[in-house]
Amino acid sequence: MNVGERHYRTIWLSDDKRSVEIIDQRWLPHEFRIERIGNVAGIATAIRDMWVRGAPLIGVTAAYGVAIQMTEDPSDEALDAVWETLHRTRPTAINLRWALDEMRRYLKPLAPGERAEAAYRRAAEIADEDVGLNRAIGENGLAIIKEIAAKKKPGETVNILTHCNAGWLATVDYGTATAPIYLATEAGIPVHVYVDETRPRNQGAQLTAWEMAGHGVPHTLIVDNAGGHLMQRGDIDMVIVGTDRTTANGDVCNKIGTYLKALAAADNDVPFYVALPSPTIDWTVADGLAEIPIEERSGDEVSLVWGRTAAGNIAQVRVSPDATPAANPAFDVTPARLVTGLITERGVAKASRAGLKAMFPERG
Ligand SMILES: CSC[C@H]1O[C@H](OP(=O)(O)O)[C@H](O)[C@@H]1O
Repeated sequence: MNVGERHYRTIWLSDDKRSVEIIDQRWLPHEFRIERIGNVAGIATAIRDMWVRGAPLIGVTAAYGVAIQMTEDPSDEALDAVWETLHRTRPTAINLRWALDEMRRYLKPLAPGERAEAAYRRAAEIADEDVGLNRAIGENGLAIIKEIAAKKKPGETVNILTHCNAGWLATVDYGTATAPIYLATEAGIPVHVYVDETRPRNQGAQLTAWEMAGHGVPHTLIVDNAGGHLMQRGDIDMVIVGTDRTTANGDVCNKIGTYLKALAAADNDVPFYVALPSPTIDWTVADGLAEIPIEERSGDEVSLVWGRTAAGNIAQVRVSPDATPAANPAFDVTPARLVTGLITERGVAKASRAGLKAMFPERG
């Protein structure tokens, strides 16, 4: 079975051609729920409440949200309004703004009567482009895994640590950080993945572990704080993560906890790679720490945890005292100096302005 056959596309146009269907990821791995969304408010809720999540998928979902809006009202005012409504759902992933900007650029010159059909066409193109970008990232990351495997004894396992979910569930298919892992598995290279649970929303425990199992990739779930210890013991050969926004200087904004993994990797000479498609690069920002807005989510996500009870019901339990306030910054910024390389669809770039400009000479 090739990689694509082991996954699902995470978003697709419904039969009525006026709505989209998505996998509501909040219920995974316990339930596989598909939701149909046919209005902008529903798209906004799905992004804000993380029914769908992951920078590329957020962007594609927003693109379809614009198409749904154009079906309802193709006016300039409606085009601007849907841009505003969806842009404010989540502030950090640059793919959201990139997709909304691209849709408005594409639709503005068209007569209102032409916009709905054009919007669905462009949204589908962006979705298909994402799959192609991620497949290419997979090929470029596979080369790195092969290099690491070649330095080990024949047949010895390559141990990879990943944080959060930058898998096919975070994109339209293949994923970014997981794409090289899937292709390495397909190529018969023995890989094993340490999956950070990734508190507080547990994208690793709920989503990445589910993806790994579904693809037959050997993996071990670990608490977020175990990664440094495993690196000290020499149990990790490489770290590969995704990103929600990478700056023109190579600073990497990603799920909270990524920075700590990068520090531990640097301290233990473990290569730390970031996989990203070029729409995740924010060429307008240089200093990630100073300029990237970090989403602050509800403290309830820290204090309350979803899971499945012994009786098989999905429930939420409180892990802290009722009166204890909780802070919940959803992302952090890893300085470029801690990044070994940026695995893009064009190749592995050095995490620097010069490195990204060399990879994308038309930008930068
Ligand atoms: C390939 S982007 C994946 C990226 O998005 C995740 O954030 P969230 O689950 O809050 O949308 C996380 O930062 C992943 O690395």
